[in-house]
Amino acid sequence: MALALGLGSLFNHSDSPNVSFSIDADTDSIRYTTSRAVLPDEELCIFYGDNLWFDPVDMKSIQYAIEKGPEHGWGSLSHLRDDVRNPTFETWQLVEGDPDEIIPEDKLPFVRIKTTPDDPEEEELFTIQTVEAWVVDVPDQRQIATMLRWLRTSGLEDSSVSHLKRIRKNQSSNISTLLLCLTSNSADPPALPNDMELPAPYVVRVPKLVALTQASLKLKSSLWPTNYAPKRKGEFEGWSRGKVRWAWEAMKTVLREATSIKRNGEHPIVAYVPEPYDEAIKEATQMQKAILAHDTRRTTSHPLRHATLNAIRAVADYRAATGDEETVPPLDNDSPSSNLTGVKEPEERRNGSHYLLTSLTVFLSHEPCIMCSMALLHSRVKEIIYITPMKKTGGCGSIACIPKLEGVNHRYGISRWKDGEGGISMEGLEVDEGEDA
Ligand SMILES: C[S@@+](CC[C@H](N)C(=O)[O-])C[C@H]1O[C@@H](n2cnc3c(N)ncnc32)[C@H](O)[C@@H]1O
Repeated sequence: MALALGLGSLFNHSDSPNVSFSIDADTDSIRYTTSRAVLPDEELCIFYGDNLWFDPVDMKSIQYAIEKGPEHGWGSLSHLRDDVRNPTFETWQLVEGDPDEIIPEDKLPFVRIKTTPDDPEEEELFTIQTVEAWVVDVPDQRQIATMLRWLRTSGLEDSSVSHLKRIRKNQSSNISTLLLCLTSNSADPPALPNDMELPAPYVVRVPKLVALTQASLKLKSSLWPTNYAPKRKGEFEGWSRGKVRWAWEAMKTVLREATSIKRNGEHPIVAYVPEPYDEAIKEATQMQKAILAHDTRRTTSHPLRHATLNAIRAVADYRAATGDEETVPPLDNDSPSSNLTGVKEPEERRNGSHYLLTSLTVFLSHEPCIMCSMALLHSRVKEIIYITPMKKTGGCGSIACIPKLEGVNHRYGISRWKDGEGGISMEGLEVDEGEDA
């Protein structure tokens, strides 16, 4: 163990230090450097590490995730790697000013990744996706109402054709054609009511998806009359300046923690769940503590101790400890976090998994791997923001995009921090290319 003597022993600890230090092996000394502008009368503090032996006076209420690495910091300066720089942050123009002002999308410090499945708008008739459907010609207009009534009780109606109109009118012959069902729902021609004199059903190709633009509506309706559902404008929720500042502070915590654990030889991979920015969400989620977790695979020799899983586990522990057994409904039904099926989930309500991260934002040093991306989905996270994309292993946009998969019953927002914005950069966060976070 090494102890700092002399002036070095005068520094108190802060979790947002203004002095960083490194060991100079040549002169056998510790070099202290201010890491940002210091105001007159401002106390100079260093970061001791996260295994403190006293109750710090300026520490925010951050709860550290369960398993910590070996002790590091003040009491064990001998562990410190002197090649790891403490991150420094200048002031940032973007976060100065009216906290309620909404920041234009292109000025935000992160890029949002769309998680609704791609639904390419076909411009050419031959690229329209089609499926086969059973239809029947109804020669007499008076039979239509009866047939529509019959359809309702026939068991043929289901949501697979809800993007299509039921009837196609043939202008020249005055014969209407009624859509019965997709051939995927009934391989054989559906049986029609006995008392109606109708020809045999036959198969036509109909559009597989709703029309998202006028151009597509025209093309699709030439096959079969299709419904029109223009894309919602302003798909993404607006971010205020105050919220951007909150995100910046969260990312600074992520980087400081990454630096701190890297000194111990751990992967610099961090997951952080700060207290929510909005008071209403704070109250609804009952998160009165921030949760900070990091990767502990090396120190625990446990391959599943990824930062995200550690954070989720810490949230579960926190909820269990605070006796929070109430379910938390999603606050924003229009956000990507909403349950897409709109159906209550009794099973999840019982095991509580759906509300672990409901309405919460998770800040990550790295794009999570597929396992962690799935765990985030299962925990109903509202959104994640990460700094470093993981080209070979990332499950949120790189090798896969888990919340974008067809059939998942929850989607969460994904944003990638623009490298360097507000001093938050990938520098120092490097891990092996094939490593999963
Ligand atoms: C090396 S001394 C730091 C200087 C010491 N405060 C002094 O005046 O000499 C380390 C001790 O300072 C106290 N200390 C340092 N940072 C603190 C903080 N943020 N909150 C409360 N106590 C702190 C703890 O008692 C710790 O054991």
